[in-house]
Amino acid sequence: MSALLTAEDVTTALADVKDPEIRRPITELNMVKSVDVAADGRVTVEVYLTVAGCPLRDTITRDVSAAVMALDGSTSVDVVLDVMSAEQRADLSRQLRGGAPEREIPFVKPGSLTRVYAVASGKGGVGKSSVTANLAAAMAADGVSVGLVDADIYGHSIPRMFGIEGSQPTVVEKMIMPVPAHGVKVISTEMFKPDRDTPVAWRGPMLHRALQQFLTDVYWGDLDVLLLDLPPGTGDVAISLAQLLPNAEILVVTTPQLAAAEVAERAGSIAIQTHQQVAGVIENMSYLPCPHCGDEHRLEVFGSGGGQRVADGLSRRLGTAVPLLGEIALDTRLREGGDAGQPLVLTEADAPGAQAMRDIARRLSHRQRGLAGMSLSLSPAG
Ligand SMILES: Nc1ncnc2c1ncn2[C@@H]1O[C@H](COP(=O)(O)OP(=O)(O)OP(=O)(O)O)[C@@H](O)[C@H]1O
Repeated sequence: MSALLTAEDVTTALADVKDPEIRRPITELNMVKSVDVAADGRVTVEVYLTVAGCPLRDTITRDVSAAVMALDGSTSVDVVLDVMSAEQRADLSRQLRGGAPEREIPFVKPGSLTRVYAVASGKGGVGKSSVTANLAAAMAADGVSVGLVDADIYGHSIPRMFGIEGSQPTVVEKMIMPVPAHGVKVISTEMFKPDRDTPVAWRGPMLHRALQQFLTDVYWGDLDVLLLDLPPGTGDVAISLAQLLPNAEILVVTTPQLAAAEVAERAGSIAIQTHQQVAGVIENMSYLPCPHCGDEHRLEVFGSGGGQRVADGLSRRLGTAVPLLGEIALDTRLREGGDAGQPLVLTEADAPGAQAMRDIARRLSHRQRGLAGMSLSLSPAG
């Protein structure tokens, strides 16, 4: 019965529509400008976009329309888009920061419950970015709130692996909204280059600033897990990261090859200098499941034992047990999925490599976060 539908009913329904980037109800973010319900059930909703040319305007229009059309009594819906004023954006930015001052890293604040993992490798090309992307997608599919920083400044491949190449984040009053993809909030250096083909030639201080900006100026919201894809080797980024996020735990990705393992062990042992913890080692490209007999018969294309060797070596050097978290099979579908923006854990969840990554993702997201670098707010007993 159209006569019964009121503007309040519509506003209540709009409380279920979330801004796709900020992931909070549009009503709470003061994005609903007006609601009008005509006697014949025609509904007009005016919505404020945070910025003109918002890349997700179609998604917002669709979600608002769907919420209104699901109501008894609505006969049609017209979504009219407007853009917030500078003052409204400043209010929103203040609201999102929850009153916290600018330039603060939320993940190092005492009481932060976000587990931070920096994914490192010794050599390039061992699949560090592929593994990071799949771990993030697997966590998100499990309902974990996950953010991903592509800090691989020179070889940023995360946007391609998530199908968001060329996407630009929305910026609201100096606050950067991560780009959502497969349920993961993604920020990459690629998004800040003037054009995609320009190589990034940033040196130490620039890199440090970029990383700092990803941590202070991006609106991450409440994250369970933050993953950072580091460049290969032990470089400026790893050192900067340790300064900015001393509580980040390191994940080392290597291949079974012993030569790669030596380099990976060196990359992991940076944790000794930076007083960070190593959460574990992941061996990628471990084996090729035999095309004839399946996963039981493993062809060891790149040798064997590298991952365990790195885990044992780091355990010795650090004096704490560093586990081998899993062995990921070679799978051409992993590469194809990476090129097509579709992580293997989502498209072929039962493939041996996908299963291994889903297990590792579960293990990492359910772990208690490490205490390294965390203020325990304790004072010594008298
Ligand atoms: N388990 C796997 N099976 C098949 N192909 C894989 C596997 N892991 C990674 N690859 C492929 O290997 C190549 C290198 O992977 P990726 O870019 O993830 O490595 P990386 O260590 O992040 O490299 P870099 O840090 O040098 O950019 C990619 O083409 C990727 O699709």
